[in-house]
Amino acid sequence: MNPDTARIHEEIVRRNPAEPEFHQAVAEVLSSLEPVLARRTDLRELRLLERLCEPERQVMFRVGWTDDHGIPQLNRGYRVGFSSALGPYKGGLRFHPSVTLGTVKFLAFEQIFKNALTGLGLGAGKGGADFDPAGRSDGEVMRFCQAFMTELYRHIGPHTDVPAGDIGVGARELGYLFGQYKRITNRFDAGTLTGKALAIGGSHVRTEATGYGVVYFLDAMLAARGDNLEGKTAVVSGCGNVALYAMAKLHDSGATVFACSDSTGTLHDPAGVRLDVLHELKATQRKVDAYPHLVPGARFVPGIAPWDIPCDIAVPAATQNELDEPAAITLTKNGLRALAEGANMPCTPAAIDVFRDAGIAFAPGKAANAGGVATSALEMQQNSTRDRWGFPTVDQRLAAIMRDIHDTCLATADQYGRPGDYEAGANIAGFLTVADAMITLGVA
Ligand SMILES: NC(=O)C1=CN([C@@H]2O[C@H](COP(=O)(O)OP(=O)(O)OC[C@H]3O[C@@H](n4cnc5c(N)ncnc54)[C@H](O)[C@@H]3O)[C@@H](O)[C@H]2O)C=CC1
Ligand SMILES: O=C(O)CCC(=O)C(=O)O
Repeated sequence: MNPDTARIHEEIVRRNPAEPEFHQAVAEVLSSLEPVLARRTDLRELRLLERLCEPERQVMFRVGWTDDHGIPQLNRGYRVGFSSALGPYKGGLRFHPSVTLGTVKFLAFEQIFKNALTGLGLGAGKGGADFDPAGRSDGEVMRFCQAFMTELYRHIGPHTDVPAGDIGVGARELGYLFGQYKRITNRFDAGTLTGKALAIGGSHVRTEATGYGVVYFLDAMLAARGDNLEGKTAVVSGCGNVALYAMAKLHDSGATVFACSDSTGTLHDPAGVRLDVLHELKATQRKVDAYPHLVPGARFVPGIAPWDIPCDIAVPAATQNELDEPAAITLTKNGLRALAEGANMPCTPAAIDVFRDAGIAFAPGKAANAGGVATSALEMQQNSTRDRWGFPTVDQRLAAIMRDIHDTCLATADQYGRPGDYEAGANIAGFLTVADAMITLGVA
């Protein structure tokens, strides 16, 4: 970082203590914006970066609920509205015991640039709670969601803030959340939440969108290098929403996925991971470690990530900072050609440096995983016109949006003297869109 951006970063660290993930996300963006700031002195005069790095609003609230044994439970809920320069706050809710204000802030900050890249008029927000859904009954999850929405409802709405899912929050949780929202407000405002089940105003392809979108982006990135996915070997981390549908689309594109993981370890299937078995395990609430009982030749190794397994393509799709410098060095030595971040900020800054130095095609999450939020915007469009588009229509729009994001990142990186650097391209293109909107709206 140059002295000017380093000063801004120091001030952000001082004002937001004990939020290392937020500091990391801001540092990454600030360093890539230096070529822009050198050209656009007006942005410095308006203190635009400082304004952009300060959330417009942050809500923290108590969530009290009762478990199946009648024991009162207590959690903390969050919703951060980071920027509404382009539209209503938009971004998911994460239910995981690790969630803190700093986690939610880093995710909402990343969402600013991602949502701008979609070109679909979306502001940026994120939320969640330190609730652990693991081992909880359906009734407990429902009561937790109802208690969470009993406070959240007053802060959201189709023109204000539109939450969706993230880790630990899928169509089931969104259904319970929307049910409580509808009960309290007396309004069937379907556009208040996205990622809903089809029966209550969800969109085709939203479930698959993030994972599919990652692979559409990978495809475009490889095509820009005269390459494609056919016959490639791949390794994916995670085994949730993003990972499962990234694996499915990799498979449809002619690649073979040899490994995936969950928070307890890595599954390696030398014959190629079988998605039907993974879906069966998920449906019966069994974990990935049961896979080798169903598929001979596969093995599950507890406690390790999948990055030691040689592959052409890697897709980290579990959580932040899951792929560090030693893992990046191993992947590179083993012949990695391209990596697309399915998760938000899964690679540490040192890992990204390794990929950049080795000339590996690297797609940052805020570009590669934007297909989820883009399809949420398509869900909002369908909700506001009370329409339902078919699966192929939404899928084609998603593919076109991902190609556009790819081309924008590549062209912007080139324009600012960083050819082939998708991270710089994504940060600069997203930033300029939001900065110009902030200036148009007037300093506030
Ligand atoms: N669901 C969506 O539409 C989008 C999700 N993302 C990001 O993708 C990532 C995965 O999200 P989802 O698939 O939706 O969640 P999910 O809850 O469906 O799956 C999460 C997966 O990651 C694993 N995991 C979670 N915490 C972990 C940890 N600390 N260490 C190792 N593994 C861990 C879990 O075992 C699970 O397999 C997150 O970073 C999320 O922010 C990004 C864009 C959109
Ligand atoms: O669909 C959405 O609104 C949010 C998706 C999300 O949370 C993300 O892009 O990280």
